[in-house]
Amino acid sequence: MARVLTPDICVIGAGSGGLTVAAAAAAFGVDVVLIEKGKMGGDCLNYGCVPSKALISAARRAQIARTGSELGINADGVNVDFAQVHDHVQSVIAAIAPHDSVERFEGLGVTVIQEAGKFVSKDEVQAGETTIRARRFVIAAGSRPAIPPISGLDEVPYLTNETIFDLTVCPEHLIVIGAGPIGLELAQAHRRLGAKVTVVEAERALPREDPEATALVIESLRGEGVELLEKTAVRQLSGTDGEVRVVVEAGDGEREIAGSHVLVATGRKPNTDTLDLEKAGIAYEHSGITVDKGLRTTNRKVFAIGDIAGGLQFTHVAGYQAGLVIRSILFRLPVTYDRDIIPWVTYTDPEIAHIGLGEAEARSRFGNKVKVLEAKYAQNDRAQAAGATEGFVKLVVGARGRLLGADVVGASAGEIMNLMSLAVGRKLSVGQLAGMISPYPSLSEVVKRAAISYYSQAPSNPWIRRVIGFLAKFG
Ligand SMILES: Cc1cc2nc3c(=O)[nH]c(=O)nc-3n(C[C@H](O)[C@H](O)[C@H](O)COP(=O)(O)OP(=O)(O)OC[C@H]3O[C@@H](n4cnc5c(N)ncnc54)[C@H](O)[C@@H]3O)c2cc1C
Ligand SMILES: NC(=O)c1ccc[n+]([C@@H]2O[C@H](COP(=O)([O-])OP(=O)(O)OC[C@H]3O[C@@H](n4cnc5c(N)ncnc54)[C@H](O)[C@@H]3O)[C@@H](O)[C@H]2O)c1
Repeated sequence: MARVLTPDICVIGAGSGGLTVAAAAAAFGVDVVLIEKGKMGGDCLNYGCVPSKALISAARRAQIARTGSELGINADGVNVDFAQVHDHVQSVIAAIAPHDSVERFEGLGVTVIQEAGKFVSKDEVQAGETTIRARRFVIAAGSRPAIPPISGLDEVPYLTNETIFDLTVCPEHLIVIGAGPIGLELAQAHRRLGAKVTVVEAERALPREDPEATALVIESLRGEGVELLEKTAVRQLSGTDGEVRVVVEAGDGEREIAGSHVLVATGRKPNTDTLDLEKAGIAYEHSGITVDKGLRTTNRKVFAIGDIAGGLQFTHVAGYQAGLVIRSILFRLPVTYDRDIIPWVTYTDPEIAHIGLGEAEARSRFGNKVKVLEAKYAQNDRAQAAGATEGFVKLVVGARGRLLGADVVGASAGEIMNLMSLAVGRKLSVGQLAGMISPYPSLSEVVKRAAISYYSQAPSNPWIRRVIGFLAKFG
């Protein structure tokens, strides 16, 4: 039955960004309508972070068992039950789903509409038979896999992140197109679970990451038997279910790879095409909706956050942006999205993590005032104890010791990145990191070691030597 709702806020999309806006607004007693056309929880819960990390965890257990002999632990013959791994992945989704459910949100006082929403005017959205006329709108409609125009791809059954977690039998030979975070995380996990894996990358693997850190990840993947082809174009696909052929071309000519499954992991396409954005005067481009630094679209009543807003595509970015938009809408506070304080982690083994400015970007902005401090995992006692000595921390430091960015590659790099996020986000100095009391032995001490190296010039500094000499005179 047709109805008109007039809430304070209307949110389109119940993924990481939309759910955060809706929950926060409801907590302040604000009238919110939340529209979702698919599964509550969006990509992260159903087809992204959650299933991928659950799969990676299972794969990691297999790998630990396989490599235990390095520490004197011999597990005889690792046997992977892929159907049970599938069930584990689905059970993790099921365990988290209630938190994102319609029932929970309705319990918080949010009106949830399970329909596709689209704009019908500058201040009206239609969702099924409901018209929503809100004071403010937040578009958090996410993204989907971008499918490249490769000859034959349409005629071959291929997997994406939306279907790969449904497999109950391990692919015999998985061919992954794209060596970004999705491609490499899933390539390594499937290799560890028993698949033969080939990754084909048009440019270089993990293009956003520090090249030295990426080199360690690539070495590890290749060491485990993943075939990784960089600077290689996919020319043609053919075949049927279970038997696919991929023609690739690199500098040394063409070759054909025969596999059982293909995973397309070549980036994301924002879901801008089903929202009738033109009717609301909302500008967008190929990468997503155009927003200003406060995440407002070209229609001042409408904000856009998360994957559809065209910047970094992470769950914690959608959450951070949701917080900014709530401050702006509810409290009319000026807000500015700051890309330089956003960390990210790719959950390969070793993990690879980054925040802020990389070395090259820092030098181009601040010239020779920039210093790069480095400490290796091999210098860390906990890493030695764990037999996890591959990796390093790089701190990028500006004038007066201000931390500008960091790269971490190695065991638990993602956890170490929390410390770096606090330090960079709060604009701490390298001196404050060096003065931190770090429990011994812990991997995060490697950050402190890198920070302390800032002062390695001090003993040869004549001024410091003079002060020490002067103080020594007092006994
Ligand atoms: C395999 C994979 C692994 C990932 N791993 C990580 C990770 O480890 N860490 C991390 O931070 N990020 C990770 N990401 C990225 C993360 O999932 C996304 O950045 C995040 O989900 C974006 O949140 P969002 O709210 O913008 O969009 P989404 O979570 O995609 O939610 C958008 C929602 O909007 C709905 N929608 C779309 N159009 C409409 C419409 N017209 N009407 C109503 N509803 C609509 C969709 O159905 C969807 O539910 C991963 C992504 C993938 C694919
Ligand atoms: N751990 C995490 O936080 C995590 C994990 C997975 C995904 N994500 C998010 O999801 C986003 C999408 O991930 P993604 O890996 O799909 O995208 P991506 O854009 O990061 O990487 C895609 C890769 O595919 C390559 N490529 C594109 N077209 C190709 C072609 N025709 N042939 C061969 N290679 C091709 C690109 O050069 C690139 O290296 C990421 O950028 C990230 O924001 C995050």
